[in-house]
Amino acid sequence: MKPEIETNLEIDTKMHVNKLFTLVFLKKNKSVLLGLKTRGLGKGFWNGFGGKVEKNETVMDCAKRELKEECNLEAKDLKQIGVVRYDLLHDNSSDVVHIFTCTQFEGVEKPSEEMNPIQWYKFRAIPFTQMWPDSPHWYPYMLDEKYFSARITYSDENTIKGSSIQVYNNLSNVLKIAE
Ligand SMILES: Nc1nc2c([nH]c(=O)n2[C@H]2C[C@H](O)[C@@H](COP(=O)(O)OP(=O)(O)OP(=O)(O)O)O2)c(=O)[nH]1
Repeated sequence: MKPEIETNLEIDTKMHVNKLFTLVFLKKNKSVLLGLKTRGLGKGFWNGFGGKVEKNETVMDCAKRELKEECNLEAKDLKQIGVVRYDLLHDNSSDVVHIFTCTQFEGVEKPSEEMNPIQWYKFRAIPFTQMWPDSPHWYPYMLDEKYFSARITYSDENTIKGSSIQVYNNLSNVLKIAE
């Protein structure tokens, strides 16, 4: 199964994948835990928890580590659900973000230097106006636990030039976009 959900990508760039990132979404009672980023990339936006994959670290290890660092929780059932590839025309580079969901976790949630405050948001009340502009394109699949890949082209830091999203019935096809 490979239905194309949304395509509006004007250019098919073959840009070098620059950096690998992770992003984790904890779920409870039809709500998702988000944090307000206090610094760096995405400062002032609500987001899941994650960061750069370090040398000699798997994306899964990175997802666990960043979750613990940023909200003090330990993931028990991380599920890799999607990949978002960002083609950044203004930077002539691509970032790839591996998306995880998690429903079992341990510890006491706590804000961190990088994510403060943190807050549970109902699925129907996600604060999209205070998030990366591409979030509404793919959050519905992540919230619905659908395997997906998304390719988003930005022409500058705030402007989406095109997007393409596909859903799958397993993970292996999802990962091809990250190659
Ligand atoms: N690179 C990139 N990351 C994005 C985008 N949208 C988005 O949600 N993210 C996520 C992925 C990561 O979880 C996070 C960026 O990672 P980061 O810069 O905070 O990485 P880090 O924690 O390792 O950084 P540091 O501040 O500790 O040095 O934002 C995007 O357009 N580009």
